Amino acid sequence: MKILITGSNGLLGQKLVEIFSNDSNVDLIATSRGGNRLNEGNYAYHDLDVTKEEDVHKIINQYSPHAVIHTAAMTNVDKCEDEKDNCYDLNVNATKYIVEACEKASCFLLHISTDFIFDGNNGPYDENAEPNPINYYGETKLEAEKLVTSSTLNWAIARTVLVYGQAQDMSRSNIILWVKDNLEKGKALKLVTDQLRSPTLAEDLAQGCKLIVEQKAEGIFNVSGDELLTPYEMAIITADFFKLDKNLISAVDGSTFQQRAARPLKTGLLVDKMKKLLGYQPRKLNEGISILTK
Ligand SMILES: NC(=O)C1=CN([C@@H]2O[C@H](COP(=O)(O)OP(=O)(O)OC[C@H]3O[C@@H](n4cnc5c(N)ncnc54)[C@H](OP(=O)(O)O)[C@@H]3O)[C@@H](O)[C@H]2O)C=CC1
Ligand SMILES: Cc1cn([C@H]2C[C@H](O)[C@@H](COP(=O)(O)OP(=O)(O)O[C@H]3O[C@@H](C)C(=O)[C@@H](O)[C@H]3O)O2)c(=O)[nH]c1=O
Repeated sequence: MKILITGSNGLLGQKLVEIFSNDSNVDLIATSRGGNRLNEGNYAYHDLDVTKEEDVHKIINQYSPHAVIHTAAMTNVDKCEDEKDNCYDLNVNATKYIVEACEKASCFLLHISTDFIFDGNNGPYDENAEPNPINYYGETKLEAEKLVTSSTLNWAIARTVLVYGQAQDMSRSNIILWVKDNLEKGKALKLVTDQLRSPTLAEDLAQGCKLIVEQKAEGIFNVSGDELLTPYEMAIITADFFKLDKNLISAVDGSTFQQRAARPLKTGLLVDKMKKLLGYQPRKLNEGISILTK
């Protein structure tokens, strides 16, 4: 099976390259903006800026993959509020180009989406929950989903939550690494207790994507961790695991902790469908953290 990945330099992208380049049944084409930040391996790399419509059509036509996994996005939620045009161009327009190129090449599309399409009033959510985004990042990711679901493609959407993990030359950190690095420097941290998430190990998300693509399973799938935790609880678990000073962590809530973009309070995704249909089995946070150090 020939698979093309967008955003292969990213946290999920790098794990997808790792998992598929070790699979002898897969002919992998990794693409991302700029040079390849991963080590060479059993895959081809192509520089592809997905906001360039012509390049998207050229590359997908050239390789005509059986499946495309579209991970590239503007993932800095706060930056999306301040750079709406860039955010729309990358999260919506680029998805349109990917959808249209995949329709021409008749390839299966797995599009990666987020819990931030929900308002967080009554999470955790299953695949049938009503979206209602409360920040611009979430709005663009919902619009991108609609481009996929209204296409003529055989498509799947994998929604995920608060992805954590260690990757090479990362363009952004994630909550577990951020807590670990700051506690190791002796820095005091304030973590909220009024948000609920189902944190997702990047390797588990990649495995879930593999299960969907291998079976060309169609529809919306929640692919996240299956533990509901607050960011405060995640920080405590991280401190305990690495034997760092928990006294540096203080519990706060939305009344004293503000971010540029509004965050949905109670999200988290229910993963029963992935478990039942595709045998998906995510790791608990403690187990997930233990592989970061390898
Ligand atoms: N991280 C999370 O907590 C969550 C992520 N998601 C979704 O998962 C997907 C992957 O997220 P994640 O791996 O964490 O994100 P990252 O930000 O780690 O990776 C995104 C990748 O896309 C690349 N990229 C940016 N602009 C372009 C472009 N114009 N053309 C091609 N590539 C580009 C980035 O390149 P560069 O490295 O050079 O910036 C980066 O490597 C996204 O669709 C995101 O919305 C959903 C829920 C949670
Ligand atoms: C930085 C910081 C975060 N937090 C909490 C609030 C926040 O919701 C949570 C996660 O931190 P961040 O703001 O870095 O992560 P955030 O930008 O909310 O992560 C989001 O990324 C996008 C791509 C997604 O799709 C979402 O699923 C989600 O993972 O941790 C604190 O409590 N204290 C802090 O100092």
